[in-house]
Amino acid sequence: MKPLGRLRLGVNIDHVATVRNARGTGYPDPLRAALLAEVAGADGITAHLREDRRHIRDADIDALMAGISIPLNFECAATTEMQAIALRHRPHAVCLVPERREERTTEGGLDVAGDEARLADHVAPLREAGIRVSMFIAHDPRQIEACARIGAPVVELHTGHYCDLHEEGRFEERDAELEKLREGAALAHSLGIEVHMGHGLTYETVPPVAAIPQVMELNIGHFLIGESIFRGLSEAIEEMRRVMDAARPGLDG
Ligand SMILES: CC(=O)[C@@H](O)[C@H](O)COP(=O)(O)O
Ligand SMILES: NCC(=O)COP(=O)(O)O
Repeated sequence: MKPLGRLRLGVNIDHVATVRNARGTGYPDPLRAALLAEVAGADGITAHLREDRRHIRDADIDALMAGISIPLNFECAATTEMQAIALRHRPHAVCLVPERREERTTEGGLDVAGDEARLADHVAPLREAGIRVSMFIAHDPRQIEACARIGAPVVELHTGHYCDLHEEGRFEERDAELEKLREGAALAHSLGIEVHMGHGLTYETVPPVAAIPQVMELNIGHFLIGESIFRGLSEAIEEMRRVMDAARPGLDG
């Protein structure tokens, strides 16, 4: 199968806010990073307003909505508070993610199959407001099928475990995990769902994921913000764009 189209890059600027908040200063500014990302070739900006506001804060979402001209993918938990914020701002997309207060980062995907009725009710007003709703899930077929049943137009498959296995040098297990991601992408696409992927991706782990033909968008943050310490944010993003394009043959441009 040929790739379905040009792969979009969503740049997640959460960890600019992590650095800012570590010192309680007003800098570095996530909006400034987003504007730079836009010029460097990002197709969208992703920001995760965690319930504990450990990085992105409400004022950052206000500033991003007012300041950027590429789509904002607003990541949040499926709570009443976050739904109200999303409905007030009406970003291009909302990506619903699981959250546990004590986790270091997003562990696992949203349990759509186990919370189907509530999530269907949660998603409906967002969709009615014209927001593209995405569910951040594991590649589990049960979860993908549940997303189809509740009418989610997009899933973002969690690549964190695949990336961890790569970093730990457990290559056979990594390749098995990659195969599950491939199968998940094919299943979601066959059910009419647009497929995104993200979490923990790096220059090394992106190529096989970018080569999955059904994948339309990657959301990448932590690695790019880290890499920007060494080569600057613009160059870090431009290099990611090159890596993605090189792994996506068969397109005219
Ligand atoms: C859902 C997800 O993967 C992102 O929100 C991203 O990883 C943000 O970083 P933290 O998980 O550190 O909040
Ligand atoms: N949804 C995943 C995301 O936005 C980026 O995750 P990471 O690259 O910061 O781990």
